[in-house]
Amino acid sequence: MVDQNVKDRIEQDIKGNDVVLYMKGTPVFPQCGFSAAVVQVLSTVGVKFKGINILEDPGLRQGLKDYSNWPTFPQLYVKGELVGGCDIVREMYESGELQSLLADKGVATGANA
Ligand SMILES: N[C@@H](CCC(=O)N[C@@H](CS)C(=O)NCC(=O)O)C(=O)O
Repeated sequence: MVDQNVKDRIEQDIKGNDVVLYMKGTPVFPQCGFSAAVVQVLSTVGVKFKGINILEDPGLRQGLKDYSNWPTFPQLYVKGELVGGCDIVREMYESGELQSLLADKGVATGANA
């Protein structure tokens, strides 16, 4: 059961921003290697994203696990949908699937971002 206020905040963020990364630390100063790896992938792809530091908010940290039924961070959302964590994002990047997903969803990358 996700607290309604937390749920509203999550939905505001993931629906109001094309790409959102819930992570430990910030994009400039990640505080976990898994989060740092996803920041690195997103930077390489050249996509703009909103990074949200769950270490600053225990309610959000737990709420996200319940909201998406996903127990760990980072969590990457594109156009309101959970894509996955570090392993999935890395695999999708290496296979080109991440780039295709972003293109299919109309999210600008590279020089167009
Ligand atoms: N295999 C995971 C690795 C991420 C992971 O294991 N994260 C842990 C440690 S940073 C986590 O978020 N644990 C729950 C928590 O800290 O609330 C992935 O692909 O994202």
